[in-house]
Amino acid sequence: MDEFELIHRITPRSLFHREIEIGIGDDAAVYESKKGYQEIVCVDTMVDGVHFLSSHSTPADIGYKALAVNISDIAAMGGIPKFYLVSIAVPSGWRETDIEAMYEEMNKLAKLYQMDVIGGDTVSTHGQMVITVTVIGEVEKGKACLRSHARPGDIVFVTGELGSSAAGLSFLLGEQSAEDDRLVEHFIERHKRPVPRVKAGLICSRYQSVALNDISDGLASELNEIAEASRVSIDIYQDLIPRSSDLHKLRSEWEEWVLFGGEDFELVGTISSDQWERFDQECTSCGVPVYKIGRVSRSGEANVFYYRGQDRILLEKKGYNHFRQDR
Ligand SMILES: Nc1ncnc2c1ncn2[C@@H]1O[C@H](COP(=O)(O)OP(=O)(O)OP(=O)(O)O)[C@@H](O)[C@H]1O
Ligand SMILES: Cc1ncc(C[n+]2csc(CCOP(=O)(O)O)c2C)c(N)n1
Ligand SMILES: [Mg+2]
Ligand SMILES: [Mg+2]
Ligand SMILES: [Mg+2]
Repeated sequence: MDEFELIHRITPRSLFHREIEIGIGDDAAVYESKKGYQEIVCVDTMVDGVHFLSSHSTPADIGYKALAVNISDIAAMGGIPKFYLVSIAVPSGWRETDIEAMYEEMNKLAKLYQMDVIGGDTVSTHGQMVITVTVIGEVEKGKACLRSHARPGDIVFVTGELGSSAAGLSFLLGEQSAEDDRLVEHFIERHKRPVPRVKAGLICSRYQSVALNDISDGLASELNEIAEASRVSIDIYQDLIPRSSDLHKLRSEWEEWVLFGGEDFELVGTISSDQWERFDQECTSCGVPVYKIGRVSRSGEANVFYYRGQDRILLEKKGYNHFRQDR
């Protein structure tokens, strides 16, 4: 594999965004930013053995997810993704065709959002595959959906079903088995191919003071982040949280997946109750599934309470934590 030849191959022949003065091909990318908008930048890394298993995921799967999770962070700000940069550390066992397959899949996903790759980095490693993607997006000035926007009385909502990604992972890790192949496929697909909620995020940005977070570490963790940033307490209700109707058939502790599993890459947020109905209707008419799961109760302490029937349980900020595996 030749580094420079590889870069040449992954360089796009055409671009969606004309404001790019230079993308791949110089020391850094240069582009014009748009008046009246703010830039949004995020980066997330994925490591073989930690975020994926190269024995169970194809290079295409890995590329897809590395880009999708970053697009999800832009969506969680209410932004539109525009550009991305990809840094890869490639182990000796990887072939050039693997890298190409990875880029091809990222390209396909990027095309859906008219995003351009504008740079990156390529190195070899004696360790595991590492892929780091940076995504740059934009949001109308002052419209970003910050975690600090939750206010007492707001409605708490999520988009789409929770817990399915964690269920899929448990199949991949061999912790779980099921007779029905279609069921297994569904959950594994949810784990390997999360669909970032860009449209939902954009709708949120058009309403006043929506708080948003994307679900990477788990609902409990993300809600605690909103509670902390807004200094409010939040109540959510078990029977309102959307999940696959098959989830409970897989494991009696399915609730663990829903609350702490993570990697659903759905959005969780808060919106004032007077805007809720209009928001709910707009989401529905745009094909975005949105569910009310609770309320912001009061300001002061940052607690998240989970109501299961008559029980009220304090939801701790536990979930996926790279340095503390307490699950
Ligand atoms: N090594 C680092 N150096 C500087 N800032 C960091 C570093 N790691 C994280 N951050 C910043 O800390 C904040 C929280 O990061 P985190 O990775 O938890 O984001 P997230 O989107 O909530 O989670 P996830 O990584 O699970 O998607 C972000 O503002 C991020 O940019
Ligand atoms: C092989 C394997 N083992 C465990 C997991 C679960 N996992 C890894 S990172 C993460 C949180 C988000 O990551 P980050 O906080 O780094 O963005 C989760 C839930 C996985 N995907 N693959
Ligand atoms: Mg992160
Ligand atoms: Mg995030
Ligand atoms: Mg993230």
